[in-house]
Amino acid sequence: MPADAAAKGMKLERYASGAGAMLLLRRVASGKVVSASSHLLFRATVLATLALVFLFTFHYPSLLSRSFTLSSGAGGGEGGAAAHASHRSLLMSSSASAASVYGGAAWEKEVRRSAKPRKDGGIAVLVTGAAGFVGTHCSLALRARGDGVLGLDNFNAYYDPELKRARQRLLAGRGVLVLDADINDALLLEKLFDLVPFTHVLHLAAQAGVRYAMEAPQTYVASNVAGLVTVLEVAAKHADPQPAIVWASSSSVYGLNTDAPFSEEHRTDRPASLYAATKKAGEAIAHTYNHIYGLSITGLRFFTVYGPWGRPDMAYFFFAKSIVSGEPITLFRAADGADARRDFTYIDDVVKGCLGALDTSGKSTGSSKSGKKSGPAPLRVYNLGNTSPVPVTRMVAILEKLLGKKANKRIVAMPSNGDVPFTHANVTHAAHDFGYRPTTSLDAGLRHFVDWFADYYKLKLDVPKIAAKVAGAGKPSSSSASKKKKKAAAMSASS
Ligand SMILES: O=C(O)[C@H]1O[C@H](OP(=O)(O)OP(=O)(O)OC[C@H]2O[C@@H](n3ccc(=O)[nH]c3=O)[C@H](O)[C@@H]2O)[C@H](O)[C@@H](O)[C@@H]1O
Repeated sequence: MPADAAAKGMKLERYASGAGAMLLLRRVASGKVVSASSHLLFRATVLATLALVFLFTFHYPSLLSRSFTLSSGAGGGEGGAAAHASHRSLLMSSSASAASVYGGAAWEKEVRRSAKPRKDGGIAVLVTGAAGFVGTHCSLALRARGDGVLGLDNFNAYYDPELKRARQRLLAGRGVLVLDADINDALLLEKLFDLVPFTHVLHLAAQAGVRYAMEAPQTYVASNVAGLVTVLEVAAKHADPQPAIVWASSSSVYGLNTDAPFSEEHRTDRPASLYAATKKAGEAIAHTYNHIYGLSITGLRFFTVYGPWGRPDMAYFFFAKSIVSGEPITLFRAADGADARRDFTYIDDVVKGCLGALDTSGKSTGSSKSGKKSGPAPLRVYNLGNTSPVPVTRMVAILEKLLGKKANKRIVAMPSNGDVPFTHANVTHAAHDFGYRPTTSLDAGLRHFVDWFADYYKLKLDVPKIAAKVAGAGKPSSSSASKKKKKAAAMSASS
């Protein structure tokens, strides 16, 4: 054996296993006892293989449970187990499914209890992204009117997960269970549909944020494209009966459209950000699942939704934080020199729109058993905006008054990072089909936000006094101020 080959062999075998291998190594290097070494090598290989099998079994029970579920063919479907496997998300194939973590009679009872409507004719809704901003408010509103709600959320760290946990606790207090689970976990979704005949899915889980898409593009594809497909696959091919789907699209799909106000008939083929492109892709995907499988699908284009329990990644929220802490804020000015403007939409108005869309969604017409649809199912898309764009500088001025502090502003040209100069919703279709009528001005909505913000972060602001000043209601007495504060808090918790 040439010297360097022998050295390589020694090096490789040194990795095989501890002291025994060292002995073997010496023998191999000397080249004297070849047959003994192959004997030992064989034994070492068998031992190593057994150890690997043991480790695999121990660490990946979900893969074993996966093959059990596949061969049991739960939920049927025309093509049997193989076809069934094909719609499972590849994204979850290498990590544990929450289905292998959750389970047992007590857990199933909890799931059923949360999802059970409390009134005759109530609906049973699976809310994805339930610990998110819109998800929390919609879940509370559904529960308040007696519908059954089961929530899912993966509690990712895109923004403060503790805020999501606080929302989860708020929901738990109202009898809504929110499971820690990912929408790409098809096994868990299937299990949930086996337990509960959900009438509706309110699919709000998504990777949000327009500008962050330049930093983490793949997360947008994983949540907004692959995640949507996973939800629709399970709804179309596993759920029996198929639910109706209402899901969160975005005003950002209008992209470089300059016709205003934005109408559902306008072009949406020029997205300005990857975020917008994934939402636009979602609308195309919705068309496919409606066309082939007869799923009833409604997409809602939300316009810069804000309010109590909001998203800390949004400008109104982090501007408020910066104003309080004295940090500078950066305001974007559009290319034509005008301030950026947004059709800021208050959460309670959006919740009414979501519930209206659920109530008028119509039924899916397909069958996961036969794989056939009995006829065309509804496919709808609606703007949910406020219909009155406000310059971001005005939003900051309102915050300054409410917080009793001036912002340290820096005004710069809008960077080319996916932002658009303005948004403006035409809501005629939502108004016609389910009576959507936004009623909250930005002043009133931000007042509710700041009330919650001060309360949540335990800030010592004289919020009711400042809020009343902004609303032009005069100086309230301390007792009426505290009544007002309580009313605002109750409103934010029940909307
Ligand atoms: O309506 C929508 O479709 C979208 O609304 C928001 O996106 P955006 O309107 O960009 O909301 P913010 O990020 O809160 O920005 C609001 C305004 O503040 C401006 N801004 C933002 C950040 C900043 O540092 N400075 C600044 O002036 C933006 O240009 C924009 O005009 C949400 O973040 C998206 O998830 C949602 O889909």
